[in-house]
Amino acid sequence: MTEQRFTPDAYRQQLQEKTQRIDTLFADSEIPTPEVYTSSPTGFRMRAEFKIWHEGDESFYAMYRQGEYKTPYRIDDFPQGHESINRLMPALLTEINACETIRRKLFQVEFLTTLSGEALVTLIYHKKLDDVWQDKAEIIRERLGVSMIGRSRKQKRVLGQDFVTESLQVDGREYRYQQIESSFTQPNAQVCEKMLAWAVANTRQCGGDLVELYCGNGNFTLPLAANFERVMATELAKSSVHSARYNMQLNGVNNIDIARMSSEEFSQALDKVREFRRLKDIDLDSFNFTTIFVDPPRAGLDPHTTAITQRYDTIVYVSCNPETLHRDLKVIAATHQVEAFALFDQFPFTHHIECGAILKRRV
Ligand SMILES: C[S@@+](CC[C@H](N)C(=O)[O-])C[C@H]1O[C@@H](n2cnc3c(N)ncnc32)[C@H](O)[C@@H]1O
Repeated sequence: MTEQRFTPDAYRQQLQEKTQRIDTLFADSEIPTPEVYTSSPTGFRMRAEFKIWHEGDESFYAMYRQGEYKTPYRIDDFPQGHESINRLMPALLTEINACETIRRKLFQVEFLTTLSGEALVTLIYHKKLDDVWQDKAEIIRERLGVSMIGRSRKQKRVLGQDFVTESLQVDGREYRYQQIESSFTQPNAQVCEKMLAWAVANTRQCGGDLVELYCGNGNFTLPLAANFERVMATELAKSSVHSARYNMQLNGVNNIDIARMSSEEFSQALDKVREFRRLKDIDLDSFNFTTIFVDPPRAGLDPHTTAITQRYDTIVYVSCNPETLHRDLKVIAATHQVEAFALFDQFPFTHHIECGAILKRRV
């Protein structure tokens, strides 16, 4: 991979191709012209994951091309990665190649970094990690100034912390987020800031209370809470719920209730189909929900959750999969119209793009 590919011209061209694809996909839908939020052409990824390939006495970073899982190709630099990743890559590789205890049976390395300069490195092995490994790893982690995790089957050794704390600027305020290793976080922090600002700007006049599904670590929840009296947020992954609660405290935001539930379970709770002990301290009837915010995984919304969204005056739908967004908007269009549509280039130089839609109930 060379710097050549990541020029501003190449960036503009790949983005143009994506916006054209979105125009074509949504040609049969009533959507306004999308606002397009760009990324930097290099240094945009806060996370990266590489295989470690061993050849004789030398080990190097490698990746597989899609569909070719036998022979990986060597990676010497990673222009997409944040500067911390690019600084750490050669330094860590030198350490790996210099120490057989660290190198042997190492098959994957993951980097998680922040705009604020923190880094967490995860080393994944096909061997049991012992105290000798830990002593060697501790020396390396101190030299590199990072936290480090060693993983193997049923084993996790944490040197330092198993999270980083990211700082994002939204609407003139700084929000700090715990981001746990192996939990979901948005990969492109600068584009994430643009998504957060867009969601905040488009819900400023909503009033009342917000219900949010798929809240992750509270990424959108925290800045959106400033626009509402109260927020009810739900998320399936335990570690993300834990971080979302931690992040509320870290940022002094206290008008949010968070419950660990799937969107399917939360629908049942709203309809009083089932009672949930996880909601025993939360009175759902006391909320005055005007607005729903959803940011589902690639599969999009299940039919019942889609129907739930249609109960509210404003729907904010953020999606990492235009195909499922297109499918779900077809259904929601019966009751709501798209007032704003945005493209966020979270994943430059891949065919992926993040979309956001603001829908208002038809009058
Ligand atoms: C695209 S991420 C968005 C997270 C968050 N909004 C953010 O910006 O970081 C989708 C989230 O949905 C969660 N999730 C996946 N399936 C779910 C389900 N059936 N019900 C609730 N949450 C789910 C995942 O754990 C993940 O945190």
